[in-house]
Amino acid sequence: MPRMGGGQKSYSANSSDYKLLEEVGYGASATVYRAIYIPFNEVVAIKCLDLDRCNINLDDIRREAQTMSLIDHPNVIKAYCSFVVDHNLWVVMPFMAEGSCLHLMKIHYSDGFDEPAICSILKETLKALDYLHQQGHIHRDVKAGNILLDSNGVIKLADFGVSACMFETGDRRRARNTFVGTPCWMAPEVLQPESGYNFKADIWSFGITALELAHGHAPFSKFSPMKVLLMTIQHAPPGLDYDRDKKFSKLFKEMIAMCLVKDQTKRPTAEKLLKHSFFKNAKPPEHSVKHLFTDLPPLWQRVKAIQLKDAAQLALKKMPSAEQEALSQSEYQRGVSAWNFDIDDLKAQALLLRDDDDIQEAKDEDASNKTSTSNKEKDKHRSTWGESSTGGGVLLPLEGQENTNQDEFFSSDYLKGKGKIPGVIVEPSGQEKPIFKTNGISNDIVSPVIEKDRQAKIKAHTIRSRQTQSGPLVPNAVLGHSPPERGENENVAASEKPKIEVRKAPSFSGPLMLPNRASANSLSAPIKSSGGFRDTLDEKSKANLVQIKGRFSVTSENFDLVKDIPLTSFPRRSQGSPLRKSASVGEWVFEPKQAPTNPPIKEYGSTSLPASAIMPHLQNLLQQTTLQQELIASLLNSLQPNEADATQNGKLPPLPHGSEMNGTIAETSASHRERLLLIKVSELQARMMNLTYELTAEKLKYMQLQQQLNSLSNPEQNGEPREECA
Ligand SMILES: Nc1ncnc2c1ncn2[C@@H]1O[C@H](COP(=O)(O)OP(=O)(O)OP(=O)(O)O)[C@@H](O)[C@H]1O
Repeated sequence: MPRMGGGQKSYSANSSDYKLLEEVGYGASATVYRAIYIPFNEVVAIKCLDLDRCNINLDDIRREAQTMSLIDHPNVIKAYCSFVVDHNLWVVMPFMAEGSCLHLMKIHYSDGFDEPAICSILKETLKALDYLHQQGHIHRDVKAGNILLDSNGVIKLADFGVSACMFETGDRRRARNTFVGTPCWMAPEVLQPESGYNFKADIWSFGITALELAHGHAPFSKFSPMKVLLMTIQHAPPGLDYDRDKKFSKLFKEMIAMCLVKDQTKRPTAEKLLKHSFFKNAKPPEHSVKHLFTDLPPLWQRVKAIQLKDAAQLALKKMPSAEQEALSQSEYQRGVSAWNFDIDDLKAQALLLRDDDDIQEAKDEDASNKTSTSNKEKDKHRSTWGESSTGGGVLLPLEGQENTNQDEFFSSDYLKGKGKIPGVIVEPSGQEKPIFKTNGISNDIVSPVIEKDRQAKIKAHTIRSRQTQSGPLVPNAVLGHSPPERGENENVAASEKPKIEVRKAPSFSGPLMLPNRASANSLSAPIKSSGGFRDTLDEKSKANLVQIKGRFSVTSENFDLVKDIPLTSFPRRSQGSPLRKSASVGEWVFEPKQAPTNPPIKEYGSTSLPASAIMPHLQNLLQQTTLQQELIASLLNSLQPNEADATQNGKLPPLPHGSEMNGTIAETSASHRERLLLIKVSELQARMMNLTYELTAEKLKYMQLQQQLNSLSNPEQNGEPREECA
């Protein structure tokens, strides 16, 4: 059955009436083609959604098609009609010859547009938002990729894949509890299901879009979606920097700051924002925007170029990174395209980001989740709507057009929640089946299949979280450029903070990049980059662990130096104390082992330096060794007198007079003294062992040096061939 399109035209639902031409766009859930509608010989755009591949249900699609067919505003894309062809949904709409702002930025304006162009684009977008909000819709996916341009400069807001009606239960503009959107553009309240959100979420996304158009990318866009979620909640809102973004006007900066306020109640409405002075001087888009694409090739060629560029970039990357990207993309698709956005699940995933080892595992899990969801959705589509029976496709029963008309839709019945509402599938039994998972406390309605799937995922994440240690997700340093939180914006829900702190503790998540200082000051094994507590002390050092005090850890290895350390690895400055000042922190650290910093002695032999240069050095070493030998000998000699002195100097308790004591006291005192003496003896023994070791090491060195000296002064004895005279 034909549909009424723009004006009085009607468009058929027969796919053979359309001739698909080039691909002009692709998103998370769809591919868009330029096409000819043969009966009128008119160029149109057809958005093809692969129902099998996409993690979306038919009700979502019905919602988008319904919204698109009901709307009537010059700045909002309208659907002429939509129908199912095989396993695809086709949505026919006007063709916007210059594509999206995102495409333009990708192909030619990687640093963003000029301010006059941005001003016009934003003003037109804001008009669209104002209209949608007035009509009771929240767009929920405002971004540069959804702002389309025509060659005459007309600007339209597109993609109602995630849009929602605010009248669902009759409360006009009531706060919603679903979690939908695109991470970088998502308002903080959308990420906190307990708070609910309303049309002001679009104003936040609008502010992010303004930044996107100004810089060529959205803030935080280089981070994984999961990280972006947490950054949006935990950090100050992004904005234009007053110094760095000098090329932009103060008014523009102010307007963005008004949108990006964390407290949704303090954000202006679209209507109010339109009155902001920034938009007062906006030029008509046909004057300020057309120059952006005058010299560019046709849209489809640009899209091809972007695809090739993306593919080349991906191929250039190392495989693990490419895998990461694929994973990130699939996470993004899962997160954005799915209506059931589970914040706990996402946070759990974010916590696991992202040890390389986990990537394949997570990818597999993701793939299997997607497959099962896709199959479930497929079944759902079939059971609810039936298969396409004709080659020409089946017309979707658009509620707005068949079950009710627009007036009816916005009539008091809908406002009171009595009418059929988007988000509800009417079962054959006549029962209304909710299709959204609402995360609100009072109205949690979760499909058992989804809930089971979610539980399984959480379980899997819990298991993985025990195996994985990751660092803090959002190192402060990353956001060092962020302006300080504006006072009025400091409204992260109090309940959020404890949650975040609690998360850190059980995961042992230390900084991903531990400060060098930590590893320099520790006696433990080198700290790996992914290291948390477990990695800091490897199994060997843990086994030897005696004590940890602050930054000092003493391992039993300290006491086994003589046994364990090969002589060649003994430090040259062994005569010094093993305690040294740490350069990085100015505190003393104990350094039992030290890698030799000088080349081994063998290397001196192979050097081409003349003997005269080496001789003084060797002689000096020899002298040092002799001195050390003498020193050690005198220390050894002094050990016995020291012990005697210790008793006399009162370091040990004096022996009590036997006549003054009864037997028990004398016994206790004697054993106490005995213990102290034993301690003293073992201390002296340890010192002696160390000194003996040093002596041995020095002797060896001395011998090697002597050998070296001999070979240098008398090469013949070393068996080196004598040079024959000619
Ligand atoms: N009517 C149109 N005319 C020309 N190009 C279009 C049209 N509609 C969409 N496109 C292009 O196709 C791209 C993808 O379209 P759309 O955003 O609807 O897909 P999607 O899968 O819903 O994307 P996402 O969910 O990632 O936002 C757009 O970014 C735009 O470049």
